[in-house]
Amino acid sequence: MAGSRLSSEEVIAKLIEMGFENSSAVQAVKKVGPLFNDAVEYILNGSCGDCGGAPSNSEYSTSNRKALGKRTLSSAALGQMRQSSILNHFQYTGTPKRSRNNNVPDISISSSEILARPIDDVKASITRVDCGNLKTVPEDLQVCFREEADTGLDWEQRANNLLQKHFGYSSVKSFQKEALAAWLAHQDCLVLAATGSGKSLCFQIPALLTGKVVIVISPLISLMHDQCLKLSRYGISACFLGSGQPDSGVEQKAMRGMYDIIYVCPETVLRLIKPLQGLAESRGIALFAIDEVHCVSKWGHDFRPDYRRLSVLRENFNARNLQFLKFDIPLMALTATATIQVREDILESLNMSKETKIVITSFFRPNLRFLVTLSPAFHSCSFAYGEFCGESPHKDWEMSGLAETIDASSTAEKRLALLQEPLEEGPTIIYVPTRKETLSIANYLCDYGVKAAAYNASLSKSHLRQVHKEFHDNMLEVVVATVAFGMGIDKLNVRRIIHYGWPQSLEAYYQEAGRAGRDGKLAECILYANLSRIPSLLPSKRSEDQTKQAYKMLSDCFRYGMNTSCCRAKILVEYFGEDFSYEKCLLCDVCVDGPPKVENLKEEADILMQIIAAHHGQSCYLDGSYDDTYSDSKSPRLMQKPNLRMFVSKLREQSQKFCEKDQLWWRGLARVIEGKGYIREGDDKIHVQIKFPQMTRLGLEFLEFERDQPFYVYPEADMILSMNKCKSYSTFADWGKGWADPEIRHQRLEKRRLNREPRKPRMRKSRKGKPDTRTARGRITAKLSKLK
Ligand SMILES: Nc1ncnc2c1ncn2[C@@H]1O[C@H](COP(=O)(O)OP(=O)(O)OP(=O)(O)O)[C@@H](O)[C@H]1O
Ligand SMILES: [Mg+2]
Repeated sequence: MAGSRLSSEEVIAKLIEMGFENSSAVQAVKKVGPLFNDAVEYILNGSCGDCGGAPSNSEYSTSNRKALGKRTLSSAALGQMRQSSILNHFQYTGTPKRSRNNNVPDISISSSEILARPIDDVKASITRVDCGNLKTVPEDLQVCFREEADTGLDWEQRANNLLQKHFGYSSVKSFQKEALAAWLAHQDCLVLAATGSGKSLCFQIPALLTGKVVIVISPLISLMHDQCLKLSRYGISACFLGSGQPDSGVEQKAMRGMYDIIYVCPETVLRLIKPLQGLAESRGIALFAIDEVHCVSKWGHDFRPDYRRLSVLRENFNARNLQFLKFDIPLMALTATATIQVREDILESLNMSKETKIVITSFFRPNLRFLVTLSPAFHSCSFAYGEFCGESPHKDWEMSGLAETIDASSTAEKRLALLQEPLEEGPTIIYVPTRKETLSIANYLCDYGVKAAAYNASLSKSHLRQVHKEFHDNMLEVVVATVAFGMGIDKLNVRRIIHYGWPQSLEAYYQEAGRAGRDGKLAECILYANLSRIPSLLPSKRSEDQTKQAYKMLSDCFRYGMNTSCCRAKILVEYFGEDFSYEKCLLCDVCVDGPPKVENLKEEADILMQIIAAHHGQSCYLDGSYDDTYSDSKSPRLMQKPNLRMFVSKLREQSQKFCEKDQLWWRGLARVIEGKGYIREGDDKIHVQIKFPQMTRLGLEFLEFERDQPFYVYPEADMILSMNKCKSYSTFADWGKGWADPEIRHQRLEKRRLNREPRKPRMRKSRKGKPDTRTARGRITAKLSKLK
């Protein structure tokens, strides 16, 4: 629309089509000439005496709903409309039956007003007529199309027209087409596609095509807010219901069919089953879309028990129960992060039909550059300011050149070319594990003059809306957030995602990383993690099974961080069960910097495994013969579950040669050996890092048959960190580490004996005179006394 040459009459006609009064349209064109956008702005700015604006939610009551131009609005509403400005109509081409308002980034309109913008009675009645027609159309015509002008076009052309009209895109993507075709055939559908691929359109287009309402179940207020904000900009009436909705009247309006798309949290949809059945009868429900559907699964990263109860949708909205329905209302479930196990769980727990269509595309995001790096203490690091302010850590990228957008099928040359592109300017999201950190880091950045804001669920709703809006309006450089600002957020130019601290799973990590580079241009996803510490689970209510699963997911994430030799994108994509068709992404730190030098760690691997085998009384040899080099009559063979730390202390005690390599290094090696299948976790519990190692048969075979074979290994991140002596031990940890070193321990004990050095006062003892095993030092002492 914008930019096309129209005559004065055509502009006036279009304005009238949009619902503006004839006199306003004529006056506007007289004033600004045959310029459609300027004329709209002129009217919306209230420049022509009596011209009306688009409706505002808060001011717009059902009693004064009239055709747009005839509406009388309060001055406050008019003020808001003035703010709506010309951008509202950039993509608008208008239809005679509908009043649409493309709201734009607009600081003065409050979010709730933007979000809750009902359609008017006129449209609702037209819609009802349309839906009435549904009953008279031939059986095989599966939907009733809203736009009469589209008669004669096939559904794909209609969908493309709508896409062009509302969103400015030329055509639906092939996976969107597949999902829409399934919906048209009344089939349930599970859509698995990468973050930012455009899953939302799969359920938004049905609302535009049919005039029926689409109900979207969504897990996060921030996500519902985000989508409504966007839709209002594209002139589509949408609202969200649930605890985040500040206007109590919106729910009633929604149940009367006054919005095309209703976003709702699962708790609320379960409460609204009856009113929704009413809505299905009056205006019609085209589809139930369950967005971020991995939340259904206990095996997913963000399980929500209420999502599981959504099976009631299938039970309550089928043609058997509701006489007025010809077909069951289809379910469309969508996610970018579901492992194969999660997918099966989704289909089963939502009671989706046996004929559910599964639409799947690659999870690969070729323009995202993944990096993992050691996190320094935030407040003492010099990296923070520069990097968070948008300076790339890779200065040589900052050459001029035009960034290009690419998709999952892009060639290696195209992906390599991305490396030559400068990292464009754009906002950053920093994800931190705790709410407290969102505030402290946001404050820290603000002190440096960075426009930063905190986002976490404990902050006031109005603050969150404000942050969200400022983020979309490019008024913030950095949002420091918890997972509350994760899934689904769609802003095209986010250039950098920083995880400051370990994410809880690769699913969560990939979801959050997926906020970056949604415009297809190069973006960075950096994980700053303390590589010397094993991450721990954040507190949450979990069953025993869920705890196991949570540890498993955290462990996978830890291994991803420790990896130094495999393309990061490959690890991520394969985690979701996809065969990564490219060998490398060519962008991640591993691809760019290359793996570290491979080392032959045969000697170290052997001694570790022999000590483990000896402790468990396992023969190192398959014929049952026993080499007791590393067994020790005083060793705690009878002790339950000796842990890795003890094995390492023991081997360092026995050989000076291995002393320079500390626990951190051996921990890394143990993980590598576990990865080869030579040792396994001997505990019932799942640990993030192997803790109570036991030999496997394969390991015993390795010891016996591959004695002369080298054992080439890429040192993992913690091993490299250890060898670089770049440790972040506290003084206490140093002291403790000293105790683990037999030489230091001996010297200390000797010194104490000779000098009668009094015991350190902080060394607590339990009442019975035994070491206090609640403290690390006490536990070490207890272990030592057992070893003696
Ligand atoms: N057919 C299309 N042509 C061009 N752009 C499109 C098309 N469909 C969607 N997009 C754009 O892709 C972007 C991402 O869309 P959307 O938010 O639906 O992604 P998503 O798949 O839901 O991602 P996430 O998993 O992160 O929620 C949006 O800005 C959207 O406008
Ligand atoms: Mg989405």
